Amino acid sequence: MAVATVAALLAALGGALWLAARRFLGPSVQRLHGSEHSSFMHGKTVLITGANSGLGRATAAELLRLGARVIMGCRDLERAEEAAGQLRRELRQAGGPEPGPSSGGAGELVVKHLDLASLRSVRAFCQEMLQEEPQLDVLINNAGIFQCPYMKTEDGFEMQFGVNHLGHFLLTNLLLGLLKSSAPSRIVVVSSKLYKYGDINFEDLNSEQSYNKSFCYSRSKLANILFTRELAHRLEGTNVTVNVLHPGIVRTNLGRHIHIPLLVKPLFNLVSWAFFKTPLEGAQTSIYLASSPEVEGVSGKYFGDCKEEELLPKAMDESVARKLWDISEVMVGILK
Ligand SMILES: NC(=O)C1=CN([C@@H]2O[C@H](COP(=O)(O)OP(=O)(O)OC[C@H]3O[C@@H](n4cnc5c(N)ncnc54)[C@H](OP(=O)(O)O)[C@@H]3O)[C@@H](O)[C@H]2O)C=CC1
Ligand SMILES: CC1=C(/C=C/C(C)=C/C=C/C(C)=C/C=O)C(C)(C)CCC1
Repeated sequence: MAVATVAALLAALGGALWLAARRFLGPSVQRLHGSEHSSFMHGKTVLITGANSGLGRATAAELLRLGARVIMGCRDLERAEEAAGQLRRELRQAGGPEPGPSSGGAGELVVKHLDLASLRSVRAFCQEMLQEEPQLDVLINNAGIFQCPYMKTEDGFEMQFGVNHLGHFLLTNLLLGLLKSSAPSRIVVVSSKLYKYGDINFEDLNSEQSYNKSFCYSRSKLANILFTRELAHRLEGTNVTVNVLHPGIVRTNLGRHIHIPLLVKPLFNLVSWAFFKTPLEGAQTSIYLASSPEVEGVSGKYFGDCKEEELLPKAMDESVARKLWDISEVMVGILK
């Protein structure tokens, strides 16, 4: 008995040490562009949706470090300004590019209001973008909502489909002219491996007949991929590329709607701390697709860990992609 107890204690201690070593000594993020600071993205304007938290925030921090001018499209201006203040402080402390009249926008961070659960807000945001921004080099469709209770957007769409797919669908379409006139330019779409469990059930896109929060998240992430592939076809010859990625499992605020009993929360926190990617690790593929010369001209592809990956046939079905595009145009009211 005593031997078994000691063995169990040693195993627990070994496990804890292994986890700590993995976190603290393991390969931290290999910065894609080598040096601590670089002017790699100097002169480029990047728009990131949901940039106040998680992957979007980490993507913004890194692209700023590389010299980009970053526009944060966020639904809550208070949270966004707070994140922007922190990002500016971090950049200054790290000796990054100092924005100013002669910096050409390098290291400049701009906050704009964008609620993807409101078509009115998306339209107002795009109108402001078109009035104020002469150029847009990279659009990163990053914002997302995960497994929320049944809710509808302002326009009556199921929330996850409405925010993750339809809001970004309208946003991208309204900004396409600016992206084309700024070419070569890029669109990066953040999806998820969980697309595998979704289907585009055209007969109930608003989930009025039945609602399953996991299925609806997966459906919205499958829609992200089908959208990317259809858009890539439509953008052939324009020098505007569009690619989609999955970031892995990342420790962010995405799980906010998952109910965990208070007593077991510390355990979940420990597990996520040990096994999930950090936001900076998870953001690497977004940063790669937004900035790397390796993917210049590459379009319509699916990436994970900065490498192209294969898709299931359902994510490559061209007729479903076209039908989803047509229906999305009607739903957001841009049918010509
Ligand atoms: N974390 C993970 O393991 C994975 C994440 N992903 C994807 O990564 C992306 C980023 O998520 P992540 O960083 O993890 O999660 P976070 O919850 O940390 O960030 C999501 C961001 O989206 C914003 N957002 C939510 N709803 C809206 C809306 N209606 N209008 C505008 N912005 C909105 C949030 O704003 P606010 O802070 O105001 O709520 C927040 O800024 C998502 O698309 C997600 O599906 C994919 C696979 C795995
Ligand atoms: C970090 C964390 C949580 C988990 C979040 C999860 C599990 C998010 C998973 C997101 C995925 C896999 C999205 C894929 O697209 C808890 C348990 C809520 C609370 C403790 C902190």
